[in-house]
Amino acid sequence: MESPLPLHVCHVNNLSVILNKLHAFLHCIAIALLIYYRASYLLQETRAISIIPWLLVFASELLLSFIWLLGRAYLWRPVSRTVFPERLPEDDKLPAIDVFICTADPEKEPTIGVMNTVLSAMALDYPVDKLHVYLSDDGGSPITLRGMREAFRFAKWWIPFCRRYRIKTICPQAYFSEAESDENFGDSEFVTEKRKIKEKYEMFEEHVMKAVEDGEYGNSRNHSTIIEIIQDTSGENETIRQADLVEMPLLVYVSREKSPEHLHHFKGGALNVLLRVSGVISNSPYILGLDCDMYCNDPTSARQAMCFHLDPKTSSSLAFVQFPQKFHNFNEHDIYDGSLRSGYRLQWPGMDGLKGPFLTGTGHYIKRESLYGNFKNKGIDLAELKDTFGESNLFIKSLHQSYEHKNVNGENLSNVLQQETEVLASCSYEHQTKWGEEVGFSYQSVSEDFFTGFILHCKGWTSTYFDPSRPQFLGTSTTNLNDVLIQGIRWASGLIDVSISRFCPLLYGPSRMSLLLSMCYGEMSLFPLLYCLPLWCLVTLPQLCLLNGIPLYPEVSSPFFMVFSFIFLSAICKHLQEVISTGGSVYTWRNEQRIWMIKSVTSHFYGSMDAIMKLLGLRKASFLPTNKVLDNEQVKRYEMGQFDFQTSSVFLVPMVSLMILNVAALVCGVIRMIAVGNWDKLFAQVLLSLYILIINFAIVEGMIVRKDKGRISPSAILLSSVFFVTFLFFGSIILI
Ligand SMILES: O=c1ccn([C@@H]2O[C@H](COP(=O)(O)OP(=O)(O)O[C@H]3O[C@H](CO)[C@@H](O)[C@H](O)[C@H]3O)[C@@H](O)[C@H]2O)c(=O)[nH]1
Ligand SMILES: [Mn+2]
Repeated sequence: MESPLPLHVCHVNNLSVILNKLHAFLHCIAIALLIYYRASYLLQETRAISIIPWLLVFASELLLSFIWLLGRAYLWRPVSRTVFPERLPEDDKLPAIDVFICTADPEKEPTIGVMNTVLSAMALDYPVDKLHVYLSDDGGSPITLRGMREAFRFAKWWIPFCRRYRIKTICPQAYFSEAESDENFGDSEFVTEKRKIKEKYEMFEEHVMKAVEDGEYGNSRNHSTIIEIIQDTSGENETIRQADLVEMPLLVYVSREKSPEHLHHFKGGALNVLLRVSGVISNSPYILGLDCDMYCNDPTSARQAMCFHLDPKTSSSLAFVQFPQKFHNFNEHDIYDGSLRSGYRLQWPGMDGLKGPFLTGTGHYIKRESLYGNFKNKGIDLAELKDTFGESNLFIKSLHQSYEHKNVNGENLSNVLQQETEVLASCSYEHQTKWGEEVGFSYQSVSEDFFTGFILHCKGWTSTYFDPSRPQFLGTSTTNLNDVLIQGIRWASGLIDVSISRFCPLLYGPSRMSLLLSMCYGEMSLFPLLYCLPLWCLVTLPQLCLLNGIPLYPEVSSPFFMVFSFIFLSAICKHLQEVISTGGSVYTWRNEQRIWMIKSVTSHFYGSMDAIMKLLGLRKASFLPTNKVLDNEQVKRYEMGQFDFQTSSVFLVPMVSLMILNVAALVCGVIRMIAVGNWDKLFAQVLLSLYILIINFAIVEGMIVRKDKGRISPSAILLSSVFFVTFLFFGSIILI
């Protein structure tokens, strides 16, 4: 029998594979020479200079080389993919999908935005009876519940409109703010209907605003469970056409019980409640995970994902299909690297060529079964199942995919089901079960997505990355320094949580997955720490030594100077080549270098410390949701590509003190070179300071030139100067 046409194909980019390997080979040789130079110096019997800064710089070089080496795994076999959704089986043979959307705070996550995400998910191009949308509200806010009811009412207009006219931008807010580009635009019936839907949308927006004004935010730390299947109780049945009285996807509001005495495990906890509650209601075999600000920007993602999930060759081991996280609100300057370019253009495609990319908390279609651990291998002993999954018989029944929800009568949950879902969403349900450990999303790390994906790969599951040209999902990116750095702390802390636990990917991974894949996981989990330590050394010690006239690098006439220069230039050029080949410019490259340095000395440093303190029991885990409300003045500065330094001194002082130190070192170094004449010994250090200053010129500008609100405040500069002097004084005594 002829085999059916494939649902997807995979392309390997051979040219870039060859280039990457060649570059890695040359760079490795240079690193080996560097190590030889440093080691042979250490073995010399007479050394002219203080050994401590020298050793620290050498250690930094080793750490940087190590993390660089781990990162080569991403470049081993990058791939891209094409799908053929038209070859999918008929609609009635498609599997059902549950959409999970999480929200936590109606103040930071505006309700109208969350509801737009809900509406966009409801409008996905998928059979309505196979689409179920769940919203988890960790804020426990009546405003959100009211917003859901309003959204449902508007969806009755929106969904038929999107389906009839094959609207691509299925998020109403985005659709109505787009320039007119509809293919149907010439059609006068369409124009009338669009106008009408727009009016309805404006009314919906007004109602939501009113709900926000009148309503209470609710108490996110202490409230009982509310689970409601949303339906239109207004009795309003007016539609444009009779034929539009269509079926609607199921829409469910879930606010799990919270109490201050219980741990809630943030987003991971919310997702596990959704897994259980949806398990007894719709129990779809696939789940689309979305953050509340990440709307569906195109109706086709579900079918695209099914091209992988339904492929008989790969389906049995495939846990999730990951789409990139893209954002609607960063501009061409992208000064904070909000687009996460290197992640979604290099790392994810790179891992896709191995056994699949990391799990990102949003924009993935995941197989429900993969989150239930290996219960199938454990047999069907009820007591054992209850130890793992908790007491609910109904939920245990739902583990078997044949389970169907017979308990939803019409649009209401039956009493039995209502009670059961409340038990499943209660604070105490997970006590003495394996939720958060062996089953569901993991609680080990605040980057629950990264760790859950890692464990799935350890268990032999695979994943796929798909990055179609039209973004399938669009979120709100952080567009001011303060939000960027706070988010950076959480990510760093979550990643370091993993690397300093017994699950450290470099130790736990290799026996469970390929070495290359463990290297990727190792790189990702360690990079905040392995960059922040060497960066802190390299932006302080060579400068301190320069101020004291002590050389740390080979003199210009030495052949080893070439080795150092080669490594420096090779790293920079490789980065530049990657940026250009993924559509960026020299500015993108500069911005990425700059934000990498800034984050390394601030958020990645604090995040790493936070993780270490959590491990020692000195701090509790926390998850500060990022702010999705945009401040007009800040947006303006962002649009102009200007840094916004309105942030805490905790972030400003390290950045500013380092700038002062580097300016001082540069000036003093140049004077010393001219006056003393030993220029070739200190040349490398002078160049290093110069490079740091050029890349971070925006900080110097913020200190001296700018007068607007986004500049660096004089008090932060004063505090930094005190820091600088203290460092210089004690540093010179201790280290030199
Ligand atoms: O206690 C909480 C905290 C957060 N969230 C939700 O989690 C999502 C992500 O939070 P956000 O503040 O937007 O964090 P980001 O840093 O933007 O999120 C990235 O990083 C997270 C891990 O730190 C992942 O879970 C996300 O998917 C990924 O987009 C949002 O929808 C929140 O509403 C909850 O449901 N409960
Ligand atoms: Mn977010």
